[in-house]
Amino acid sequence: MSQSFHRVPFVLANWKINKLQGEVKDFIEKVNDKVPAADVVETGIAAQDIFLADMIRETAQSPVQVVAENVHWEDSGAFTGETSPRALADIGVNYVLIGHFERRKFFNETDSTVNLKVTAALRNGLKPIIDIDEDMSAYAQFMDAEPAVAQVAAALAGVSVDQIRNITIAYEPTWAIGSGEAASAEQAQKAAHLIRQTLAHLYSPSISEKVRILYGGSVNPDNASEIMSQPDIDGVLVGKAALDPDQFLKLAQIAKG
Ligand SMILES: O=C[C@H](O)COP(=O)(O)O
Repeated sequence: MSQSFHRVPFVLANWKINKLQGEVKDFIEKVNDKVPAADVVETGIAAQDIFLADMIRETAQSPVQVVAENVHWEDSGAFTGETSPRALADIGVNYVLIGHFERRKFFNETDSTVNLKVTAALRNGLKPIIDIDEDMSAYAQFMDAEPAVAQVAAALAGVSVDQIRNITIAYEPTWAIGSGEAASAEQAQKAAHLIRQTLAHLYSPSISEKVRILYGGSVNPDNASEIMSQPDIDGVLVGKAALDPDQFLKLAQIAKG
């Protein structure tokens, strides 16, 4: 992680649809007092919508951020089954994951809907964590960089210089998600560097240095240290390993350095 620009590292759990109410409560009780201060390492948990309001209450005295896994692009209206960005902000959610690979694969999300969601989140004061995936893995394996650049640019269309500071990008190679095989630190750095170069091109080099870039895909306490020590990687987005509170706390400690 770069020391020059003070990007606070971010350790973000993504529970997907894996926990029940009692398990959520137990996990939060275990980690609440043990995570680092937010100005040292930011920690967050992305969870199903039905748990978010309780989690906000249960983490009120803790630095742990409660994160939504998805959001709709309209603030209100007739969109049965969707979650309004306005409602998320109203209950105290700060961050929202947008464009996760599983959303794109199973729920037909496209670069265009990802962009609509990013702008809706920003409009409501939410901070998007944008997933960039498939094409980046191609680049990490030394193929064509153009699709990756296009995916980043599409997600950020219409996002202003002032708004970009509220964006986090998460690079997740599809083959690494849930496979037990993480990208090498070198591959992850190469992709993160490409994302930062793209941000420099879209905005400016100095702005690109202020945006956090996470790596996700089979991260665990054994591989996190090398991945997080890469100059363009500012944290991790963790599925399976972060279902366990001890592993989550270990990852937060690793990020602290
Ligand atoms: O959002 C998290 C990613 O999908 C990574 O999941 P994983 O750590 O289980 O590979």
